[in-house]
Amino acid sequence: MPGEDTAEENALRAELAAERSYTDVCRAALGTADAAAQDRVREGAGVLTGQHSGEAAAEGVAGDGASAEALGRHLRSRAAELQREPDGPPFFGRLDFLGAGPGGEEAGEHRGQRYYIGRRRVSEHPSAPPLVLDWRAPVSRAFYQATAVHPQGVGSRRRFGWAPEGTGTAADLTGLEDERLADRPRESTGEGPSGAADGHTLASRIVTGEIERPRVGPMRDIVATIQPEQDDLVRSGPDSSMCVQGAPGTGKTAVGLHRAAYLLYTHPRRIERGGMLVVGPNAAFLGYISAVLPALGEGGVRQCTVGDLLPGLPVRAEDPPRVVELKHSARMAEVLRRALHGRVRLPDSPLAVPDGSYRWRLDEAGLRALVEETLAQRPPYEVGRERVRARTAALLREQAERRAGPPGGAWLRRMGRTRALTGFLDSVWPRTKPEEVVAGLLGDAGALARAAEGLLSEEEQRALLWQGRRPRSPRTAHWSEADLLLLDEAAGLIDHPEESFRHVVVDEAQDLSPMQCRVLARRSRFGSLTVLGDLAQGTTPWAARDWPEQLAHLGAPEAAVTPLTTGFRVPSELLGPANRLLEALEVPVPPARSLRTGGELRTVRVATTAGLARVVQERVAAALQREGSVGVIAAGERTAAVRAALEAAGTATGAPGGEPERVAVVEAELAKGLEYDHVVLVEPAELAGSGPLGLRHLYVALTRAVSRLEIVHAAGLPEALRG
Ligand SMILES: Nc1ncnc2c1ncn2[C@@H]1O[C@H](COP(=O)(O)OP(=O)(O)OP(=O)(O)O)[C@@H](O)[C@H]1O
Repeated sequence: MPGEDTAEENALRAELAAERSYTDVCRAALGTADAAAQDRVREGAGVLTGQHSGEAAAEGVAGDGASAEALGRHLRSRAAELQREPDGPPFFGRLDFLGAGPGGEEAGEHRGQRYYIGRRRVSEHPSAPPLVLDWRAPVSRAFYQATAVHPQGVGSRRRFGWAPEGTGTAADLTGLEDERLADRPRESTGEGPSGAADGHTLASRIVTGEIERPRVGPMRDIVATIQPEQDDLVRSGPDSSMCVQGAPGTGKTAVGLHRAAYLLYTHPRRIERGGMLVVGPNAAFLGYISAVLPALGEGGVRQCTVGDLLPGLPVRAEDPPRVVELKHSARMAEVLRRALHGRVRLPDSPLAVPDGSYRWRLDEAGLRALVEETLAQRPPYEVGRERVRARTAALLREQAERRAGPPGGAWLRRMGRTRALTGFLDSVWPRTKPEEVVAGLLGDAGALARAAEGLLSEEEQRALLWQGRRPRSPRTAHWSEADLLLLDEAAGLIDHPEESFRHVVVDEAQDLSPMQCRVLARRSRFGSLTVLGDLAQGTTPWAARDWPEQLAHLGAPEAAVTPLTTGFRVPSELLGPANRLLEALEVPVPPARSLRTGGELRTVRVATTAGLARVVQERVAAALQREGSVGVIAAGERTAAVRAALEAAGTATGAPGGEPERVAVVEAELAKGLEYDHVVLVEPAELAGSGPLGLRHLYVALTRAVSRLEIVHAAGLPEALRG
């Protein structure tokens, strides 16, 4: 009854009412801004088609057709983005800086100010003071970092609770929570917000609620609840590369994506969207994360696998596993380099270059020295060729100078292009293509032996050589998937790739082979990397054993490695088996710990293997009675039977990664990076027994559950899961 409300409740109600009004103001401003953007597009389009300003505009006010077209494209894509941007709460936090008085001096220019913080800036018009600040603006940092010990001039921090399925209208604002940072006794409150003793327990209901919110569909952004150690990583500068070694569920992927959004906002000129690349392990994973950047207002960032960057030749051959491994090894890069540079022939005769009626002569020794010196510099092959051309022309110039004084630049250019000089180049430093280099190696035992001496054993060389499928010409070769890596490497040795990114975020980086790392290193030569991974989750035959070596392959040997150990996914009750298994994996990473409790772990014994699918189906049916997503994880060969049993019982199932179905059946190999509220892990012995990497797959599978993990088995349980 209203009459019985306490003063505190009344005050809260009044605050909520005020914040709802502010929500209305922000939404109105957002509506105006969007309408204005649409208008600009219409006007821009009108200008471009000549509708608005007559003849002159037919040419385009932007000067020429090409830039007018670019302007039009820009305007259209901006408007499309605004339209795409999902409705959502206009803000999630508020900072009240201290005024005059104790602590106020720390607030600096923000003294006495109040700021709302949201996913994007909101203002009535571009030059009006913002109603809401972008979470990436410098002052927003205090929202994530201020603590009672270091309040940074913040008097109080407010967090807002919004209806999860709402669209961010005033009615969707359901709660708020204040933390007073200034008037707490500083000695007694420890580091973390809300008086957490070690920064790893959360007293904020809103933060806890957000972290524990059931997961359905694709990954969400975490802007409202980024933790201080994550924020440090998100906001580190664009110039240096960094590596995050994080236990499962510690937010590596989230950090990487938010960092991408942060860099695009903070350094828009340096890192345009086209200059940002996000690399993930497979299509399912990319589907799962694809909505995060657009939700943060950053559409149009390329998100792909390493394979997507490779030459687009059809794959028509398959290599045995040993050969695949060999082709992924770093040694192949050196073999290819030698093969390529092995094409260079030292000059064995003098060169005569006709110049009108005169002939210049260059002696063999001078030419030889020049080619040898260039080779020793190990330049990209094409660069080397041009260097030899320029230096040969320079020798001609020296002669001309002695004879008739300094010749002009035009003469020098002409001499550099004479048929005689180009013919000389073609004989000592012939042009070549990646296909020619790789085919010349895999199709010729002698050439391979020369390039591989001391690097590959005879037996390895035999394994690499094409047997029976030797093509007539490189163009008709049947390439395997791993050959595409060799082709890309060869292309990179010939010339720097055209495609180049200013920043590359690499997720699950522990799984990349040296040759895959080099694909990324070549494309980020002038940029920096955010490398995310977990050595314990390495499940490829070439998975990294330590970070320094992997970072060297990625071209970022100087990157600092920062660990994240606080998990936001797996509750502590479910971490036991995973951490026991971790010990058996023998990787140099600390065990995960969790910020969350309340997990449920259950083991279900089935009498016979034949009965597994039916029990799984029952467990899934039970899981569906509760909120959230369900992931059934099994060895690849078992998934078909499980899926069939579920479908037979009328349960629709999806493939992993952001599909609309609530139940996904996931092969263990594809489970990496994904998460489900309820995981049914089927016959773990089959995962554990699937080769030397089996235990790693099991580790990944065990760490996918947000709330509940059920282990269904007929065979004996692997050691770590017993007891
Ligand atoms: N600060 C946070 N606030 C709320 N949720 C968070 C936060 N950090 C991470 N999460 C959530 O925790 C879950 C795990 O995060 P994420 O997938 O980024 O971890 P990861 O380290 O990449 O895991 P894995 O190693 O298994 O791939 C996600 O649902 C993510 O949204």
